[in-house]
Amino acid sequence: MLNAYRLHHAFADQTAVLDNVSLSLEAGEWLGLSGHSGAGKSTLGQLLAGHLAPQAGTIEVDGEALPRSGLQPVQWLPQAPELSVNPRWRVKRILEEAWTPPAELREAFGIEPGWLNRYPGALSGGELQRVCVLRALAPGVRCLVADEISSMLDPLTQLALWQALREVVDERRLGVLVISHDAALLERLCPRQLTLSEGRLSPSVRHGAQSA
Ligand SMILES: Nc1ncnc2c1ncn2[C@@H]1O[C@H](COP(=O)(O)OP(=O)(O)OP(=O)(O)O)[C@@H](O)[C@H]1O
Repeated sequence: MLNAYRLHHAFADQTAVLDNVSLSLEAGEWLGLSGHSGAGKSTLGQLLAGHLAPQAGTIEVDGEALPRSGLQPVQWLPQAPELSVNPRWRVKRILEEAWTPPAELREAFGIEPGWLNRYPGALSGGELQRVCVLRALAPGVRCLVADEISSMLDPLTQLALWQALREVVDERRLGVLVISHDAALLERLCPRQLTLSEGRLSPSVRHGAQSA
């Protein structure tokens, strides 16, 4: 479904962060991505979601290039949700930017009605993260890049977020690229895992499980 082919990306005056990187993500697949800090995981996530343009290579979803405008079929969910919202919009407008999530999903993601009239600065990081994750699930979205989305949550809230997300993802057969430094989390969520190192992707070496 999502196919990235021979991506290359280097920031000015630096060696390539991504060097000839190819990746595919199937409908309904949970794919893990790890790699040391600065390896280029977020850069790859932003390329896949159309936030950055690759200097070489192609990205297609269901055989089509990413659209230049309108709803992006690949949604990048960054670790810091406050960077992806307009601080002058109230939470209701942020949540309903691309669609109106039904009440049962708001409940499943633990979004309280009392938050809707607030500005994002009046929510905790974890609360705003849940708003941003649900916002990204608009009809027409095919893949998510979940970039360290649960690292600021307590363990119970983290579990509830992944459970709520899994229900929607499995029902709609979305593809999810989970970027994390948390090996246990990746092991729990992702049957297949990749590691990014020195600009290259390779299957992760996993302990107690067969690498995919
Ligand atoms: N806009 C930019 N301009 C210049 N260099 C950048 C820019 N964005 C990222 N980099 C550099 O590119 C490299 C990869 O960054 P990236 O954020 O993709 O790494 P990461 O693997 O996601 O790291 P982490 O695990 O710490 O989040 C880093 O060395 C970073 O400093």
